[in-house]
Amino acid sequence: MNATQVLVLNSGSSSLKYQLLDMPEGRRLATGLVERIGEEGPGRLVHTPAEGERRERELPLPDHAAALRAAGDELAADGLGLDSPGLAAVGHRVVHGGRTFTEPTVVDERVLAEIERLVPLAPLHNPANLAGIRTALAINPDVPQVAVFDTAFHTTIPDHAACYAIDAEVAAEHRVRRYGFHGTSHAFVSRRTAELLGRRPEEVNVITLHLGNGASAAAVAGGRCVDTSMGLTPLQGLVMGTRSGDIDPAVVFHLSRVAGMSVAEIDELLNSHSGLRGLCGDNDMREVVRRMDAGDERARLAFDVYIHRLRSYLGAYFAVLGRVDAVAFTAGVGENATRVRTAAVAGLDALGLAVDERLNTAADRGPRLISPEYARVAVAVVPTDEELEIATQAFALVNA
Ligand SMILES: Nc1ncnc2c1ncn2[C@@H]1O[C@H](COP(=O)(O)OP(=O)(O)O)[C@@H](O)[C@H]1O
Ligand SMILES: CC(=O)OP(=O)(O)O
Ligand SMILES: [Mg+2]
Repeated sequence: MNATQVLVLNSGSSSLKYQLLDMPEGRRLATGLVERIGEEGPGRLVHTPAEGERRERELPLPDHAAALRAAGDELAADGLGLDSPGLAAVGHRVVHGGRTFTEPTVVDERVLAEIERLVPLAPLHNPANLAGIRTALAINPDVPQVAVFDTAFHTTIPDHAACYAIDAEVAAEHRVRRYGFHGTSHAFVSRRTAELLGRRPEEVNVITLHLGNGASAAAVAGGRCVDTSMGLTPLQGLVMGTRSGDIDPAVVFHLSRVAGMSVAEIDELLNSHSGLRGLCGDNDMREVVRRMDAGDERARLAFDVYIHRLRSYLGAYFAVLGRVDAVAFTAGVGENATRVRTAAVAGLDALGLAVDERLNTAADRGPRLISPEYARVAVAVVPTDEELEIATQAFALVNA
């Protein structure tokens, strides 16, 4: 039988999302989420097969290897194990590929070493991605492991947008520059947005707003990324669930000198206790909006700071692109938070932006326009699907 299945692994700092897809149709055979990896107390696994009951259990999860083995067991129970002859490839989301990896890549020793070398640039993400690859290889060394890099789509960003204005030698020696992340999503969504407009990707300029727990914006000109809001690490740019996004770098010196905080403590502050959570205590946009509507001032401020930053990037990318055909909202917040979309473009008629509230609040799920007929710039909601995109790229590579 022809191997047509691709298992996609998306390892986060404390979670593992996985999907088994049958290609090239992209039909989902099973999806799962393993949470609370390496944290105190038991971890949790939820496995949903395409046919049959969803299964949920608690289990010890000391590390990512344990999480992947547990996921493998669930798949095996459905006859879909990592050693199944139907498996054509395992596709891995790898967050940091530096400037080395511009395309999906079959993993070998050299690739593993390079991902390892990039660990200092993505300390939360790359070790988890490596653990996923190594464990999958240990379970089945014969199936190709394909790494799909968050940074790959951003390697087209020109130097004038990617270079920080710091000492050039220091920057070069330590590889300090803007890399950008969520590239698989920005690529997928910008292409789908062109489709929605009935045009080819080469013909359109799109601003994609990936607003999930992590959040980033990208300026995409004719299918090529020319700027993005994340930088050396996924900390820069927009206000996120728990990350600060842009701050004056002197905040770090100030906290070190005046508050006596260590680098590790400031790192933790900016990555985990900032953003919406830092401003109001909640990192979930649903909760922020609910509290704001109930008159909570801290939640109101958190929402307003989030929106102000988003609008600043939106305006900046109009200047970067010169001509904008569409703005696309995606990921958990972008796809669901109607209030965020309304506030993001409110009063921007001069830029050709407007939202039709009837379309904005309609219960549709698929890619759709939410701007009124007359608007010069299309505003769209385009659900992202990083797993499908990774499976598509991995399947194409192993069949090439
Ligand atoms: N109906 C909703 N309204 C507002 N925000 C939502 C809604 N549903 C999900 N979200 C937001 O989406 C976020 C998760 O987005 P997601 O893209 O899944 O993030 P990640 O991949 O980074 O985990 C949640 O933190 C939540 O704030
Ligand atoms: C790179 C990044 O921020 O990823 P996530 O949004 O999954 O945390
Ligand atoms: Mg995500």
